Amino acid sequence: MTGIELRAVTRRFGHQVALCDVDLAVRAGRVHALVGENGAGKSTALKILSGAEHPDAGSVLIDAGPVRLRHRRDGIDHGIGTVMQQLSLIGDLTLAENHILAGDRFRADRGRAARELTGVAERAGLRIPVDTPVAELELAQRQQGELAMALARGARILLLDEPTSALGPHETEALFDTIRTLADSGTAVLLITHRIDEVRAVADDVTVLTRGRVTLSGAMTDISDERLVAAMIGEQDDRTEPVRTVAPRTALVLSLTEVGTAGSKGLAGVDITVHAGEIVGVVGVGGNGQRILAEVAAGLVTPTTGSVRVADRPLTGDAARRETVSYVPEERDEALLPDADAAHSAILRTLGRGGFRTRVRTLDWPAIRTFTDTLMRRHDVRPASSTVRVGALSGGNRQKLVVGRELDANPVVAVLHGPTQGLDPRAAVAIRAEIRAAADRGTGILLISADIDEVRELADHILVISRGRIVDEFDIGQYSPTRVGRAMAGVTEGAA
Ligand SMILES: Nc1ncnc2c1ncn2[C@@H]1O[C@H](COP(=O)(O)OP(=O)(O)OP(=O)(O)O)[C@@H](O)[C@H]1O
Repeated sequence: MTGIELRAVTRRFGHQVALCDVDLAVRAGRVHALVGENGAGKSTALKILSGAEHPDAGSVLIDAGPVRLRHRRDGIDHGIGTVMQQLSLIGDLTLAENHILAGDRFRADRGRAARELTGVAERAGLRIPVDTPVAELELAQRQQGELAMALARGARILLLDEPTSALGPHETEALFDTIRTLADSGTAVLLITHRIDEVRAVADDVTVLTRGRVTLSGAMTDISDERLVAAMIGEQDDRTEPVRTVAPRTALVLSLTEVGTAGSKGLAGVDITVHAGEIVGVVGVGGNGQRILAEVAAGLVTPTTGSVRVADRPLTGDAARRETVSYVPEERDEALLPDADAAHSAILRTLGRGGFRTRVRTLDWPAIRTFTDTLMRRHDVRPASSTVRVGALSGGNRQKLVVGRELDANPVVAVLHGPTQGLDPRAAVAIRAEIRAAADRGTGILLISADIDEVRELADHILVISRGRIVDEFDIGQYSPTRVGRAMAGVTEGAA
């Protein structure tokens, strides 16, 4: 077989069996979807294929021959390109500079690297700014940058860990076009996703993992949606959707007035109001200012023009933020301490308010441990143990930890950027219910999300962002897909 395979692979972390006797064959010229709930072992499988992790038993084969991938470098030398959930780019450097660093080149020729990367990206239909520091790019742009870098290094095997989780529908479609074209020209593509519609849209083959074991595998043409759903999400309780009622507008809790930020990718003239108990959704094509908007609304970045007020007080600095504003950043790891145990991350907010101090001003660790275990159980973080290292939790479980911590704090305002990205359908439903419940308790929520269905389900009021400006806004009752699509594409009608 041409392509890459896992054969009878088992991988344990302590007592945790992440993969058990897993076979997975990703063939040249085909797109193979790897699906399963949070913590099922998908990222571990991908890391073993890339050389970043090693199996305890079983083997990796490329073009039917066993290979020993000691680290990612070996994988790259075998033509494997990887785009992980946690990106490996250096934030202070541009994509072109990252490309130079990744490529063993002794002479740093920035112009050449930029041209090479732009050329590869354009041929693949990716649009990436190669000369902007990576820290200023949206997650979607960083992912596309990593993909372009992998292609520039000549990858013939592509491993993509949830590349669509931060993308809107149009961007997803464009990425799938790219993936399809690459597969048609002989690339073997492994794609991790939580969305069945995406599996249907792009995959030729599918493998479902359930708690580390393969529970379904085969060609898409042989597998019905029902079988796929059953294998992916098991038994679901079909709770009916609650009837949506738009919250009456009460006290104003967050207001952005004429907010602008520096730089060509900044915000301009942004006015947003969020009332207590209201959910205001912001949708748009990724890279149109969502990240800076979230940072400004959460008080991390001070705008160059205009003002931000929370509960009618100017939002200044860290102190104000901790007391009243919760923030789930697009990149979850910015809100966690990956190298420490879960307790350290669980108390990040509370500590700032002087919580968990004993009378002699030391930290009350028994109380912290109990608090953390309860928080993790409440939000179904697996394993629910305060001593687990955060970096050892799966991506979805880290996401549950951050969102749970931020919503539990009963903030005046919560700024949530992509709160359900990377979550399996069951976990996403649970988090949406928590967002709704937080609003019902009176928190004003600014929900910035690439998932239009999610915004539609939750938001009372919707704003469309394009090139750093709010180009359209309307109450949920006026929602129409055409209107949103047009506004996202830069065609406005009605309010501006
Ligand atoms: N470095 C590690 N140390 C300890 N445990 C780990 C480590 N990496 C993964 N695990 C555990 O292995 C299991 C599988 O994790 P993995 O990240 O592969 O899941 P996943 O299917 O990718 O989940 P998600 O959809 O949430 O990203 C989880 O229980 C996780 O906690």
